[in-house]
Amino acid sequence: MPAVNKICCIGAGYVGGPTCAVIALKCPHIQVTIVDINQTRIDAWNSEDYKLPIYEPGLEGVVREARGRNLFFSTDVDKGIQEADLIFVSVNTPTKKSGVGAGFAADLNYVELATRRIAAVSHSSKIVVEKSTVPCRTAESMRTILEANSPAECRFDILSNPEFLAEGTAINDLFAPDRVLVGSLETPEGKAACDALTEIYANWVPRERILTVGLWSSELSKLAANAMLAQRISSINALSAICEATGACIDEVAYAVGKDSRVGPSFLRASVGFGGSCFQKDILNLVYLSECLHLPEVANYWRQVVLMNEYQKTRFSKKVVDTLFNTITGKNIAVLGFAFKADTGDTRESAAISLVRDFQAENANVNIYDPQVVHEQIWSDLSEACPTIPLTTLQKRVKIFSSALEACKNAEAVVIATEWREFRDIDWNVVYLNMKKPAFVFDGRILLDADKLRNIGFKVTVIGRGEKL
Ligand SMILES: NC(=O)c1ccc[n+]([C@@H]2O[C@H](COP(=O)([O-])OP(=O)(O)OC[C@H]3O[C@@H](n4cnc5c(N)ncnc54)[C@H](O)[C@@H]3O)[C@@H](O)[C@H]2O)c1
Ligand SMILES: O=c1ccn([C@@H]2O[C@H](COP(=O)(O)OP(=O)(O)O[C@H]3O[C@H](CO)[C@@H](O)[C@H](O)[C@H]3O)[C@@H](O)[C@H]2O)c(=O)[nH]1
Repeated sequence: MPAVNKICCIGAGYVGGPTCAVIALKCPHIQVTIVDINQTRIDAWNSEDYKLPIYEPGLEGVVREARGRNLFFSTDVDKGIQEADLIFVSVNTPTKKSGVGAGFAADLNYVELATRRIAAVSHSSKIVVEKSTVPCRTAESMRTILEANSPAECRFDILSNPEFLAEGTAINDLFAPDRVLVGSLETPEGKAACDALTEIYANWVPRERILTVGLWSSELSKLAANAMLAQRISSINALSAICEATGACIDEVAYAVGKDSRVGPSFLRASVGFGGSCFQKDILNLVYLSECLHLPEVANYWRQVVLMNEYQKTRFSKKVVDTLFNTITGKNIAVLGFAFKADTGDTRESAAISLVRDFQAENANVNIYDPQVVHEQIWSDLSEACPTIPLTTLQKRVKIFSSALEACKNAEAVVIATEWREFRDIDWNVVYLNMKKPAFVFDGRILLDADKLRNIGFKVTVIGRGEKL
């Protein structure tokens, strides 16, 4: 297999953009072109003032160094495909909204369209790499489509190379990954393709961290990794409910449990519920796969992780209502944070959306502040979450502010929905002075110094801690 000189990445989203920008940075000898059908997104990647389409610490520096040198963004998908020796398919794979498997199965339409495009326009052989998270054996469907639709002189070798970056830490994760996983067929051609991709990563990733496995194991490992991470959060969140009922403290329990080296301390932070575009989608995908394989007990096991997450979100919003004397109708609730986690502007499946939807069902007024999420995104998320409320009504009941202090003014309660550090550092004395009394704080992220707030006069409820009103 000759060395790879030109890479094309189909999909300039949260994964394709940062991943291939880092490949370009670390491999100046390779030309990397990231293509997308979304003109607005590509324009943003190319913008002169580096107003990139996604917020990710460190990303701008990477793009500044590589763009125009060996990193290019374009909507010319066909040209990108034709020129490349290796193509990453990094398109979205959302949960299906209708048809067979609706609500569970991954919608593979974008993967299929991208694959068909590769087959339709290619004039030479290529390595095609599944970067998107896909159900087990998707590579086989891709190979069938490519072989059935391309000229005889073109050969396609399919690899699976799932991405494990987390939003907010994507650049660090890409610079120093725990592991890079490459799945290939056991054939000589499959192994040669695997070697070619390994050589690219070996430009900056230590070889012992580049794991090579079979295609199907690689595809399944991605779903398994996310399912097991989410399972830890649901486990700790289930325990947080017991803590609240007994007076135990979930951060102490997590600390004690995590000190066992067999368990480890990561991903044991109780919260108002996990969000993000991946965990729920990928577990539902695993549930669907298990059902299709006639493994209902396995499906139910994983489904419970998502159900526990739903329970945690509902339990939290109910706690707000219960604590505010069983009604929040007409009351002002400040929601601090709208992103699904700190250090990202991404709101997909954010717990904040569920909270605001629940508060709307109780006819409360909601004041939202998030340092990164753009206002149009908030309106679009809330319109989708509250389909029975017209946008004009929603905009009377929900206000978006440009600072936490403003959002908290005249509020009866403040809810911490995202763990942005700046919420810890705001002047809580000023917040208290400007709020209605009694002034309530609900910390859904175990972020604030609860004792300090209580000394100021707040009534504080922290997820996973027994009541100390
Ligand atoms: N977001 C994450 O943190 C993350 C991490 C690991 C893996 N993943 C997986 O990576 C994949 C991509 O996720 P994402 O968050 O980057 O999605 P995204 O929605 O941000 O980006 C996908 C992009 O693909 C483009 N696209 C779709 N079809 C296309 C086509 N035929 N031709 C050209 N462009 C096309 C879309 O316009 C979009 O810009 C998903 O399978 C996801 O599960 C995501
Ligand atoms: O102890 C924890 C850790 C995380 N979370 C929440 O879990 C969600 C997901 O967080 P995180 O995993 O850090 O972010 P993602 O960007 O969704 O990354 C996950 O999903 C990606 C997409 O598949 C994978 O590549 C990553 O490895 C995997 O961590 C967020 O709402 C977090 O607030 C908790 O509530 N408690």
